[in-house]
Amino acid sequence: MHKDCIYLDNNATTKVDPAIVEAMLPYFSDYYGNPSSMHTFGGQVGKAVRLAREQVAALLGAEESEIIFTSGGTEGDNAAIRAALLAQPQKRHIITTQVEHPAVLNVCQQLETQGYSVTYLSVNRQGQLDLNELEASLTGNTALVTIMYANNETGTVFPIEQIGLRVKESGALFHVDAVQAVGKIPMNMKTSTIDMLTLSGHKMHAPKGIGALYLRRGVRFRPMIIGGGQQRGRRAGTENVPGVVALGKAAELELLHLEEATAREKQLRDRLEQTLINTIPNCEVNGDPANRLPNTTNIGFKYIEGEAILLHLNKHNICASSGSACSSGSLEPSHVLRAMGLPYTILHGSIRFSLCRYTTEAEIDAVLAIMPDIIERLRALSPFKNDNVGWLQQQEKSVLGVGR
Ligand SMILES: Cc1ncc(COP(=O)(O)O)c(C=O)c1O
Repeated sequence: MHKDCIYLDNNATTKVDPAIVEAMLPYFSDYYGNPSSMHTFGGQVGKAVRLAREQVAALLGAEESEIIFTSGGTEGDNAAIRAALLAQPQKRHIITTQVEHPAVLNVCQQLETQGYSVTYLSVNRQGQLDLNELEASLTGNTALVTIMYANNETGTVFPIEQIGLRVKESGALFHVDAVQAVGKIPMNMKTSTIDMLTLSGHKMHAPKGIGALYLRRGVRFRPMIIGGGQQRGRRAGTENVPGVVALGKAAELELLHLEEATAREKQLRDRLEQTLINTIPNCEVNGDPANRLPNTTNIGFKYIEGEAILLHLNKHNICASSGSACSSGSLEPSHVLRAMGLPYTILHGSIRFSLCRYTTEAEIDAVLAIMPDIIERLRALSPFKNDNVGWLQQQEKSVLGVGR
């Protein structure tokens, strides 16, 4: 892909900010000491790690001692879930949702084979949870509730603090995968009900392979990775210093830009979304229009395949993504859209545009200029048109019957 592509796939990963590259570079070559070493050379590096911890803590409204550096979102989710269970061995029940990232869902599925019972809360057509279902599922045996802040595919934001109040009443621990929300929604752990929170650097203009886990002071924790006792024994292994420095700088920049960048992204996103919906027939927005990340839109274009749209966009150097389970190389419709009960015709034709602070008006104009033509051409070739509605309805019944 040419470096000048129009990149609207920022929920998948983001460009590393040049200021972040600059901040981390000296820690490969000039300051390469081990942050745990006694000598001054290592001490300078230790200082940089401490500064990064302060910067990440500031973004979350947390204390420095509550930040554990990890290798990213997947490790944060795994570590939080396992730590919560190890700390309460007598409790054997977990609550999560049907629309979590595989970094949570696959851990929960594995835990089911190890004697835990897991409740997967359902969502409605807009991707929202029913808090009564949550309340009814909480028992004295519930060790952990792990729920994402915002959905990576639709951008739907869950009412995390309302959920947290219910979780606290039950005595369970509350973990939140906030990989998509940090930097887009203001966070303040001092007034929050969250016990543990996962974030990932590469969703906020830091490099891939670095992240952090927030662990509320006083919450019992059993580390997943043990060894040299780094990070107060909570995550062993010499820190990825350039990555840690980058994450700190990224946190500083996110805090600095949060208000103005998210307002701008929302305005661009709304223009993209509204214009597409108003000019292209038979399409609709997937997700909760009222509670959504400011940078994300997921739109279902009926009667065509999302992958075909992406290939056409790709020819014009435009990057977006579809709801298929691409990581597994399959073209199965997304588990998130299926859980929302979307009809077959929308499930397969949904694509996601996700913006960032670098997205420009001109880039949105370029997408708007090309989309109606792409959709019209694909619909002209589509076998799934109005004359096939009976067949489609049958498919919808079978997909929804099996998939929910
Ligand atoms: C909601 C969510 N959780 C977890 C992850 C995993 O993060 P990482 O790629 O840093 O392991 C992602 C990444 O796509 C995500 O969107």
